[in-house]
Amino acid sequence: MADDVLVEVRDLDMAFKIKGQRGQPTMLHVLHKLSFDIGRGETLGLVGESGSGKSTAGRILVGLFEPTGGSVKLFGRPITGPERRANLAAVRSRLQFVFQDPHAALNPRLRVGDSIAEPIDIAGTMSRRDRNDRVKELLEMVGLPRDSAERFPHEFSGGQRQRIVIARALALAPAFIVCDEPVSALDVSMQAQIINLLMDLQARFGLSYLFIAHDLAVVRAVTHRVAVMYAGSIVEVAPKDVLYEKPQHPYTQALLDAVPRPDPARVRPQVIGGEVPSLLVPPPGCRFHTRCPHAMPRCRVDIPVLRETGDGRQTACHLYEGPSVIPSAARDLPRSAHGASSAGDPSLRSG
Ligand SMILES: Nc1ncnc2c1ncn2[C@@H]1O[C@H](COP(=O)(O)OP(=O)(O)OP(=O)(O)O)[C@@H](O)[C@H]1O
Repeated sequence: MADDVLVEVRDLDMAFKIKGQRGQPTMLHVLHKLSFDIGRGETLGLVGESGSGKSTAGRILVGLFEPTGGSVKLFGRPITGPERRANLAAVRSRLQFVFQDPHAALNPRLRVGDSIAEPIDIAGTMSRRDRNDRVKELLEMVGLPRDSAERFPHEFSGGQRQRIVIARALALAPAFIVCDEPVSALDVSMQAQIINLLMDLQARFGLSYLFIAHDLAVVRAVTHRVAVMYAGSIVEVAPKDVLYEKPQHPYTQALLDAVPRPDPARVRPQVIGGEVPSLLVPPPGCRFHTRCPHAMPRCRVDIPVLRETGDGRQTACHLYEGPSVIPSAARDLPRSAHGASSAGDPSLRSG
C-alpha cells in the first residue's frame, strides 16, 4: 500500500439477513464488489440514489458493520478477516463518523462539553483538567465560544449543533472521517458554513473524508474525487472536474442531467426513467441496463467491471470496453451511438 493511501477497499460485498416473503430469512445483497482508495488529505465523494448503499459502505469503513466479503484496510491494517477486532481497536481513535442529523446525534440531557468529551472519556487517557482544556480548544476549532461547554444542545441552532458534533468527532485527533449527509438537514447558508469548516479542518489537520451526499453541487464543492454508486456498485469514479465536465457512465450522465440548473434553455431537469432495481432480485448483467438508453445485448448478460478509461477515471460500462479507441465520454460519441442503435455498432462493442 502506498504511504499516502489511508483507506483501501477491495471487492467489498455486504448482504443483510432480512425477512423475505412469508417471513423466510433471505439475504439482501446491498454492496457488490466495491473497490476504491482514499488518500491522505483527500475527500472522496459518494453519490447515488437513495438505497444505492452509500451509508452501508460508510458504516463498514468505521467498523460499524462487518462486511460479508472483500477487504478493507485502514492505515495499512486490515479491518476485515481474522485481525478485524484487534486492528479496529488499534485504529478506532483515528476514525470518526459525522451523521446527517445533529439533533439525534447529541444527547439532549448532556452538557455540550460532556458530549464533546465523550470519546476522550471513553479512551480514559486524559486528566480532568486536560480534558476540559481540550473541550475548549475543540469548541474554538469549530468556531463556537469556549463557554458553550456549559450549555445544552437545545440552546443552539442546527448549524451550531453540527459544529458541536464535528468538535466531538475531532476530540481524539482523527485522520479519517466518514461524513454521511452532514449538511442535508441544514438550510443553505448553514450548509456553506459547515462545508467551509470541514474544508478548513482538512487543510489544517490533513484529514481524509468519505463524503456521502445526495446534493451534487455540495459534493462538487467539497470533494477531490467522486464515486458514483448504482444499486450497490460503483459505476464510475473520477476526479471531480473530469466527472462533472464529462460524465462517462450513462447513469452518471442521467444523474447530472437530473440536477436543476439555472439555464433558461432547460425548462426542467431530465428525470431518470424507469425504476431502481430490486436488490433482492437484481437484473442480470449491468444493473443499470433496465434504465440505460445505450444498453446493448451484452449489457443484459455480462456484469461490467471498473476499468481505467483515462484522465484518472474508472468506469464500469461495456460502452468503454471496445478494442478500438475509447471515446473520452459518451457525449462525444456520434449521435447514432447514443441511441438503441448502438447495440448494432461493432466499434462500441467489446471484443
Ligand atoms: N441494517 C440493515 N438491515 C437490513 N437492510 C439494511 C440495513 N441497512 C441498510 N439496509 C438496506 O440496504 C440498502 C442500502 O441502504 P443504504 O442506507 O446504505 O443506502 P443509501 O444509498 O445510503 O440510501 P440513502 O441515501 O437513502 O441514505 C437499502 O435497501 C436498505 O434498506
